[in-house]
Order: sequence, then C-alpha cells, then structure tokens
Amino acid sequence: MSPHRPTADPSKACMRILDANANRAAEGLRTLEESARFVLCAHALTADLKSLRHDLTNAMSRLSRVELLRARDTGRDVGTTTTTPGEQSRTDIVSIVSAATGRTQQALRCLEEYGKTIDGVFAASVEQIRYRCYDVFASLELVFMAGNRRHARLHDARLYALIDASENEQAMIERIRLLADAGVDILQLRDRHVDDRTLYQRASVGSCVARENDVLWIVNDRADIAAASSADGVHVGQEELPVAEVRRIVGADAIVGLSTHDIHQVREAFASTADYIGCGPVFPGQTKQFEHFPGCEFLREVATETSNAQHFAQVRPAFAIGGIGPSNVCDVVETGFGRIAVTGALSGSSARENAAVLRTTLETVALPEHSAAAITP
Ligand SMILES: Cc1ncc(COP(=O)(O)OP(=O)(O)O)c(N)n1
Ligand SMILES: Cc1ncsc1CCOP(=O)(O)O
Ligand SMILES: [Mg+2]
Repeated sequence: MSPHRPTADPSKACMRILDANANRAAEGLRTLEESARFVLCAHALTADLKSLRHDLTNAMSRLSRVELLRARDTGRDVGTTTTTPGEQSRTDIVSIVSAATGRTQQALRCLEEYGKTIDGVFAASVEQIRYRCYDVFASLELVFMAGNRRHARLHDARLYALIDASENEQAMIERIRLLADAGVDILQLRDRHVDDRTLYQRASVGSCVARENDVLWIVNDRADIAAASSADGVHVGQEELPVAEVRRIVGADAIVGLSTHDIHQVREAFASTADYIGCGPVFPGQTKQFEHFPGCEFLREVATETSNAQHFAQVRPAFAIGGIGPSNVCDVVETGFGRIAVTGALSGSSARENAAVLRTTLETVALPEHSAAAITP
C-alpha cells in the first residue's frame, strides 16, 4: 500500500485516532502535572491532574488495547511531518502550560467524538474528564498568571486604601508615599468632585508614583481614565458599566474590581472576569451614607461560599469595606476576612498607626496559597 493512501477501514481509522489522541491527552496531562508539581509545588493541583490522568487511563481500558496498538501506524501518519513554527517555540513555562492545556482539551474532544462510534460509555466518561479539565486548567493557568506582578500583588494584598485627588499633585504624591510606607498594598483614586482633566492628570501621576512605591493603583468608576492613565486597574460598582464592557476598555492584564452587596452579586462576580470584589458596606462610616448595611452577616456568607469552592478560578480576593477601623477590624476578621478597604481610618494624621493595627489584625487570617487548595477570602 502506498504510504499516503486513505485508511480503507473506517473503524480502524477511528481506533487510530483514538490511540493518537489518548497519547496526546496523557502527555498533555503529564506535562501539566509536572508544572504543578515541580514549578508551583501545589499539592491540590498536582493531585487533581494526577487523578485526571488516571481516570483517562481507566476510561481507555474500556477499549481493546490490542486493536489500538494494531491500528497504530506512525510511519504512515501524514501529520508527523507537518509542524507549525509555534510548536517549536516555547518562550517560558506559561507558554508551555497554555499549549498543553489547549492540546489536551482538543485531544479529549477527539476521544469523545470518535469514541462515540465505538463505545458510548467510553465517550461519556471522556466527556466528564473534559469538563473537569476546564476547571482544573483554569486554576492552573490563573496560578501561573499570578506570577504576573499585578496579580501576585493583588493576591497578597490585605490593606486597600481609597484616597481623593488631594489639594494639589504634590500633596497626593506625599499621601501615596506615606500610605505605601505604612503598609498599604492597594490605593484607589476615588474623587467625584474634580473634573475629568484633573482626575486624568492625578491618575497618571499616581500610576507612576504608586509603581515606584510598589503599591497597586486603581481608579474608581472610570475605565476610560484608568486605561488612559496606565493605572493597574479600575473599580466599578453595580451601577457602573458591566464588568465585560469594562474589561474591553482596560484589557486582559488590568485588574478589575467589582462592589458586591449580597451573595447573588458575589456569585455573579465570580462568574465574570472581575479580579477581586469589595463586600459591604459593613458598618456606617463618614465617607459615604447608606440606608442598608449587609454587615458581618454578609461577610460570613461570602467566607462560607469561598471556602466551599473547589477551585481557585471560582473565587477572587474579597475586601470588606465600609466604616472599618482599628476599633472594629476584629469583628471583620472574626468572619474569616483577611482583607479590607478603608477611607476614613487612613485619611487623617493617625494613618500610620492605624495601618499598623489594621495590618497586624488582618494578618491573623491566613490568605490562600496560590493554588486550588484552602481557599479563604
Ligand atoms: C474596594 C472597593 N469596594 C467597594 C467600593 C464601592 O464602589 P461603588 O459601590 O461603585 O461606590 P463608589 O465608590 O463608586 O461610590 C469601592 N469604591 N472600592
Ligand atoms: C466607597 C464605599 N463603598 C462602600 S463603603 C465606602 C466608603 C469606605 O470608606 P470608610 O472606610 O471611610 O467607611
Ligand atoms: Mg462606583
């Protein structure tokens, strides 16, 4: 037979496809498992990937190994000589991981589709594996993305301060430096009283100063100004543009925060591309007036929701907000929250002392490691 004639027997061709894709999926899973095990040292992700690989082996055991091996014919495979330039270049581990996740998903889909012609139960079990892979792969890629400076900083953040545009640029710069030095991780420019031009100028200067001082710089409400000023991100509420539209403006690498006031909004936020959530208002404060306070009860609900989540991809860092200061931060911590956002407590002359008390108290709550395991808000 000429090496490139089509395979005459369709069921043999199917077995050939199944054999090739079983190998491809197993190799992909092993590649990912090694990254979780040796690069991230993440126990839960390593265990998830190992169990997926074993379950694939079990699913494959429904098919005849003899028939699969007989159908294998690498010498006649026209695909072995066609490579794309992309296949030969992997610039870093993230690109290895994303290539392996894509290849594994494709291989699983082929196993499922062609498997349907041989054994429906086999196809159904591959489908289950494919669905589980979506979650585990998302977790793995997110953990690798957390290697990106912004996301790593966000995931370690505990203390978030909202500041206004100040009397003048110099005053704002000094404020940023003082708060960064006092241990604040994230700063948000929130000022509804200045015009757009001033807000843009302060946001631009703030971006540079915040970066020099290793704090994240977020602009409140305005995706356009966040993008134009090269801020690290933008924070929006339930009344502003939806997260998907905000994301189109600021891009994939920017941080997008979303305010939530009840558990349904939290679930929606976790299903969106928001990178973190604000939860509150918890207590009455001087900065903004509210009629309704979801309070600590809401924080407890969020803590329960996130601790029940199986995958890192399903939860985001959550910051309690509203009237929080040194006198009541213990009540927040008691709900399981280890992150807060504040205005009043860090706006006056006691900012440095207050930041120290807040941080010390918040640090009594463990933050999740960057893996699928042990997720807390
Ligand atoms: C971290 C953080 N959480 C919540 C808010 C409140 O946002 P929003 O509900 O849109 O209210 P305004 O701040 O726009 O008045 C926030 N700004 N930051
Ligand atoms: C903007 C905002 N959204 C909910 S509470 C709040 C104000 C936070 O400031 P403070 O810490 O002074 O209550
Ligand atoms: Mg808002």
